Amino acid sequence: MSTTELTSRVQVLGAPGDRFDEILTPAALDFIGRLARTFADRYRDVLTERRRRALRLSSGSPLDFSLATSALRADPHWRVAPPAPGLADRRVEITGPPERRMTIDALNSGAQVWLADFEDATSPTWDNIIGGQLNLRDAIERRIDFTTPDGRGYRLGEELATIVVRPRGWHLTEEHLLVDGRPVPASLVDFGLYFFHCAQRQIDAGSGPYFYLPKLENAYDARLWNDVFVFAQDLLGIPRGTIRATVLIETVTAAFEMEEILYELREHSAGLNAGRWDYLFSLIKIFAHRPDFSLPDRTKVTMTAPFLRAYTELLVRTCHKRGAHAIGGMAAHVPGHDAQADGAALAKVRLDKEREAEDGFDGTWVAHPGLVPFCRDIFDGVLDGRLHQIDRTRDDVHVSADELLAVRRTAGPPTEDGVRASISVALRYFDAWLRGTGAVALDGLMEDAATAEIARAQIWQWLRHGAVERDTVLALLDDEIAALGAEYPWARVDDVRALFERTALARELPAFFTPDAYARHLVQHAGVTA
Ligand SMILES: CC(=O)SCCNC(=O)CCNC(=O)[C@H](O)C(C)(C)COP(=O)(O)OP(=O)(O)OC[C@H]1O[C@@H](n2cnc3c(N)ncnc32)[C@H](O)[C@@H]1OP(=O)(O)O
Ligand SMILES: O=CC(=O)O
Ligand SMILES: [Mg+2]
Repeated sequence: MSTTELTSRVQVLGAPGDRFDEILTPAALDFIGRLARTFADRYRDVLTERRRRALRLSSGSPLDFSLATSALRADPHWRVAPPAPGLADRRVEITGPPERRMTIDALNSGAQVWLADFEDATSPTWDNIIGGQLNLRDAIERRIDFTTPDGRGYRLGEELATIVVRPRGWHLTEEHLLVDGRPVPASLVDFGLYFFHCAQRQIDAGSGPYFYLPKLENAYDARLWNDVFVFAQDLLGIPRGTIRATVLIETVTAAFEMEEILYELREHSAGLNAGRWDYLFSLIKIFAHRPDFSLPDRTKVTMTAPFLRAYTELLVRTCHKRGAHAIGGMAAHVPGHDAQADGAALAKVRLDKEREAEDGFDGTWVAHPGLVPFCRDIFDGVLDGRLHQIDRTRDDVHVSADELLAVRRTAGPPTEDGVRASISVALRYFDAWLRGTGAVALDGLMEDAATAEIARAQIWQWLRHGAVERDTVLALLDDEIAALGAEYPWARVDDVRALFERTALARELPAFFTPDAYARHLVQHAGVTA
C-alpha cells in the first residue's frame, strides 16, 4: 500500500496553527496511521482488560501478587538494559508542560532530566499538543528562543537537561486525528510525533528518544508499549533498545506487577518512578466502595503513611534487584509564592527527599526550578560522589500485599476545612484546565491532573460513606463557585460546576475527569484537511 493511500485515511480535524505543518507532515501522519492501525486491536484489549479488572476489584476480588508470574519474580538472573547515554545521572528531574518559555527554563534549570509532560501537567488542547511537539523539536535543534512583551529574552544555555517525554496515557484519545475514521489513542499521537521527528535528532545529539509512561495498570499495558517501541524502531530503521522508558508506578494494580513491568520492557527499560499522586488517586478509585479505604484530608496523608512506605520501599527494592533506576516522587510545594509558609514547607520537602535518598532512590522529581539545587544537595549528601545507588540492593525489604493495602491504618473522616479545600482545588484546577493550562500553583502547592483527581474523588468517596452530608457539600460548592467567579471574572463557572457535579457528585465515580472534560470542552473540529 502506498504512502498516499495510507495518508488519505489519516484525517486532521484540528485547526491549523502557526508552523503546525512542520509537525503534521504527510510522512509523520503516515507513521501515526501505521501505529494506530497496527495496534488498534491490542489497544481495545488493553482497555477491556482494565475495565474487567476494575469490575472484579470493585466486586470484592482480592488484589495480590500473581501466582502465574512467580517464577519470573524468583529468577535472580535477568536485568534491564544498562543506563543509556544521558540517563545514568538522574539526581533531579524537573517536570513541566512543553510550553515554549518553560521548555527553555526547564532545560536550563540545572536538573539532570526534564520530563516534558503531555499528561498530568498539560491540558490537551490541540494547540498545546502540536505546539508542544514543535517546542520539543526546536529545543533539540537548539533553535528555540522566546521574548516576553516587556523584552525579556530566553535562550538555551550550554548545559541542558536530558529530555524525557511523557505521552498521554492509554485512557485518552486524540479526537483531532482520525485513522480510518476513528480517533487515535493519545499515547500513540504524543509518542509517534515525537519519535518520528526527534528520535534520530536525539541520537545524533548523543542522547536518545526517552519516555516516561504514565498510568500503566499492569504488565499487559507495558507489553503493548514495548511492542509499539519495537515496531516504531523497526519502521524508522533505529536499532532496537535505543528507546528507553521509565514507567510510573502510579496505580495500585501496577504496584503488584513492578517486576513484570520491568521484565516486559527490559531492553527498553530505564526504571520506575513512584508517582505518588496518581497512586493515591488510584487507591481511592479502586476501593471507592470500601469505607475502610476512605482517607482523611489530603494534607494528612503523607509519604510516611505505612501503606505508602510499603509502596516506595518495594519500588526501590524491585528496581535495584533488576539493575534499574528508582526515581522518587513530587513534593507539591511551589517555592517563592508565600514567603511566610516557605520555611516550614521547605523543611517538609527536605525530610521527604532525605527519606527518599536514604531509602535508596536514585533521584527525585521537582515541579519548580527553585527546588533543583535544594534537592540535588540532598541527594549529593547521600550519594557521596556516585551518580546513583543502583548497587544498593534492598534485600532487607519484604513487602506483603496486606502492607501495600493497609490503608485502614491511615483512614479517617475529613474535616470541614479538608472538604472545602478539595472542592476549591478541584474547581480552580478545572477552570484552568478548561482554559488550556494543565498545572497551576494554588495556595502554594502545585496542582495538576493527578492532584485534581484526588480532590474530586475524595469528595465522592466521603459522600459515599457518609463522612460528609450531601447538603454540606452542596453549600460549600455554592460558596466556592461564588469565590471562583469573584476572584476570576472570566472563570467558566457554569462549565466548572457541571464538570464537578458529573465527576464528584454522580452515582458512580467516573474513572477519570479528563476524557469527559476533553470531549465536551477541548475538542474543536476545524474541518478535514487531509
Ligand atoms: C503529579 C505529577 O505528575 S507532577 C508532574 C506534573 N506537574 C508539573 O509538571 C507541574 C510543573 N510545574 C509548573 O507547571 C509550575 O511550577 C507551576 C504552575 C506549579 C507554578 O508556576 P508559576 O506560578 O509560574 O511559578 P513561578 O512564578 O514561581 O515561576 C518562576 C519561574 O520559573 C518558571 N517555572 C516554574 N515551574 C517551572 C517548571 N516546572 N519548568 C520550567 N520552568 C518553570 C516559570 O515559568 C517562571 O519563569 P520566569 O521567571 O522565566 O517567568
Ligand atoms: O505523575 C506523577 C504522580 O504523582 O501522579
Ligand atoms: Mg501521575
